[in-house]
Amino acid sequence: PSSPLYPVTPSRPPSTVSYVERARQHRWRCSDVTFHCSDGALRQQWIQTIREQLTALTSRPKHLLVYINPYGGKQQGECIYEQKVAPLFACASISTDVIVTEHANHARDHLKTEAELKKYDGVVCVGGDGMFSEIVHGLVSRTQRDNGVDQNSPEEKLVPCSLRIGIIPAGSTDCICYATVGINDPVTSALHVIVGDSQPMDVCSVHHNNTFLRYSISLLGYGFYGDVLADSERKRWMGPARYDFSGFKTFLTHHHYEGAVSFLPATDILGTPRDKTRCRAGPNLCFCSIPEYEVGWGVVRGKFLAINAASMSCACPRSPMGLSPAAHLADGTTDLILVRKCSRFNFLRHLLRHTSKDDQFDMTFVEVHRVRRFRFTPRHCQNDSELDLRENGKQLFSQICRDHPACSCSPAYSSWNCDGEILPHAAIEVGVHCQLIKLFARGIEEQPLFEDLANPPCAL
Ligand SMILES: Nc1ncnc2c1ncn2[C@@H]1O[C@H](COP(=O)(O)OP(=O)(O)OP(=O)(O)O)[C@@H](O)[C@H]1O
Repeated sequence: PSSPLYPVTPSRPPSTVSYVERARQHRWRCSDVTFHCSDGALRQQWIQTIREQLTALTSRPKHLLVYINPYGGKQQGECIYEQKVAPLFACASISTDVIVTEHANHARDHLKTEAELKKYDGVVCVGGDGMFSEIVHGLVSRTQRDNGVDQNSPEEKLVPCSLRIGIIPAGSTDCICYATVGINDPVTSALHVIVGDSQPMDVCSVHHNNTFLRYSISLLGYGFYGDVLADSERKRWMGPARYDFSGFKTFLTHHHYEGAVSFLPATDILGTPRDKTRCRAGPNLCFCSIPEYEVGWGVVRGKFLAINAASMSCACPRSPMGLSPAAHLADGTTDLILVRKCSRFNFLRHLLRHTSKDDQFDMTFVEVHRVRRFRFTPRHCQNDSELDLRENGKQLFSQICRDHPACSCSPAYSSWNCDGEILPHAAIEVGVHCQLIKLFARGIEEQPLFEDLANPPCAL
């Protein structure tokens, strides 16, 4: 307020209360309100009461373990944390132990083995989706080990992680942050940590022949998205432009892959991928249901341009609706999107729909299923011979085809793109683990008509 509540007495310093204020496009900001009070005892009483009220909020973290990737995105991780986040944590009386990573998988391995997790109320990563994936792998693996759960068994029920994860976006794409907060803004994310938000999230486990490969949180893609990633990895020297280049090249090569996809459908109670509703903050369809009855496995065989499993919408600034607009963050399912072999023109129509509001599944060559588990077996991979083929170098021919857009012969295998990492096997088994992790987030909030009335401010 421009005028003080009480006359200012020079011997009585003003008191400032910081609070969260909503700004446009899901952004949160920290604002201050200053009180002046001539009565010292009354002032002290106010301060004490506010402190007590805040301490009583048990959902708010008090001690955090922070990992910073100094090389993520534009290499601004340390600077973003020091300038934008650390002052807010200090203001909210949150103490931190900060580790600046020295190499890839540093955070994952530290969490898996050394980190004294009992000391903390949460883990925060400053970086992009790759860094978040490291934290998830470290935390999930540690939790299973501590509870004696064997990660190599695809049927094993995994134990949920008790610590929440905060993401301070400092990467190149920040898809997970965008999907769980609505924007990739470090201050907004820091404020979600401070107020102690909690957003559960599903995690997919990926196995090959009873061997654990990786966890996936957002997208598993074979065919188009696998080929784009594999090609872009070979062109790291091009910088971020490599994704556009490899995307265009992969589109021109137009390779299809033969195989069988078998899947365990989720029951209708969970909605369908073609619903008009979106996963949003507050009460919605995003809950873990226990299937009332087992539905049988379905099988689809054929030639596919792309096989995608989206465990969240995968919305990002480039694709505001995402790969599966109605996917939920925490309902124990993934949306399996099968794009059958079609003309280049039709595939382009399908890809362009990711950037518009039109139904991207309303095409004869696209089918989509909401599933709890699925398996993929490439046609030429009977009894695991695919690995041997690779190792024997017999894929040289495939590689030559892959690198030449004009070649009309498709290689036998693509690669799985698992949240931006290439998997070493084409034949995989995937299971969704409902609400295995929790984030310091609350999902994307609907923008209310009368913001102030709908969302009262919240003190730091
Ligand atoms: N100190 C480090 N040196 C090299 N690589 C690191 C280091 N710390 C983490 N990494 C690795 O860097 C990779 C990329 O990091 P990160 O996800 O933070 O940024 P990005 O790739 O630019 O963003 P995005 O994943 O959102 O596209 C991660 O897979 C992580 O394992």
